[in-house]
Amino acid sequence: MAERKPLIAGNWKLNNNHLEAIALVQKLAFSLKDTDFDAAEIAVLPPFTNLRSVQTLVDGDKLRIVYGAQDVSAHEKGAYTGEVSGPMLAKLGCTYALAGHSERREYHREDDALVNQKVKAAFAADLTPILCLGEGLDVRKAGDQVSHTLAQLEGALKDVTAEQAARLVVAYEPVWAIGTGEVATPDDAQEVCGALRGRLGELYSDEAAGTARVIYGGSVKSDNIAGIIGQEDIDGALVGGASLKPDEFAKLARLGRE
Ligand SMILES: O=C[C@H](O)COP(=O)(O)O
Repeated sequence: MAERKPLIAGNWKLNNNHLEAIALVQKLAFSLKDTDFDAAEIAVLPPFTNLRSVQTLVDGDKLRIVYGAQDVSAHEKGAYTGEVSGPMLAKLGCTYALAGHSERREYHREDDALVNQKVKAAFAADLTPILCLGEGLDVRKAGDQVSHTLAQLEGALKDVTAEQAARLVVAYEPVWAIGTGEVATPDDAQEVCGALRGRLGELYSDEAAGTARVIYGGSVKSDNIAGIIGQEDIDGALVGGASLKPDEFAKLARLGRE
């Protein structure tokens, strides 16, 4: 089995202007001072308007965190008002771009076909997409969470190559767990994350499935991350609310080991 470095990614969502972003990253850098950066990769995903400020801070202070965007356009350039392209994000030093977050799917009607275009646009710009998927409460209650998320995975990976799949991050985020305080049990999270990795193996190769990272998101906090990250097929967390609190996010970055 390949060694996979855990990823702890903080999705700030629609929070913080660029001045607040600078303050938050500075506080986070302080909170992270005793952190083993070899144990986990630590990423922040601020709003687009903050990326240049975060880049300046990360480069200037040689911070050992990486950053990315919460979305990426399916288009590279042209008459697409309001869009931000993969090459623009790459030029700002982004490592990651989310694709298909459930809030984009719900409030902006993004479907698997569009998410697929965004995943490919991210790869084309040498960004690593964090492909978000997960079931709503009705699907969970019906017991269809595995088939639902596998269908989302296949739809989002159409025409994605094995080489690209090996670099992918898949974030399993059950919608009912996002922002609710109702974290999935480690077993429930592992059930879906294991199935996702298994399907990557079927679609591509054991090698690709062994290097792709599958992470969990939904009400992750420092007091529940250890159980989640202890699962065989879970390689980290996509964190929302807790990523806005520097001390708490730093504890998460240490994988709750203190
Ligand atoms: O992208 C992050 C997720 O939506 C999780 O958000 P949360 O940690 O606030 O539940």
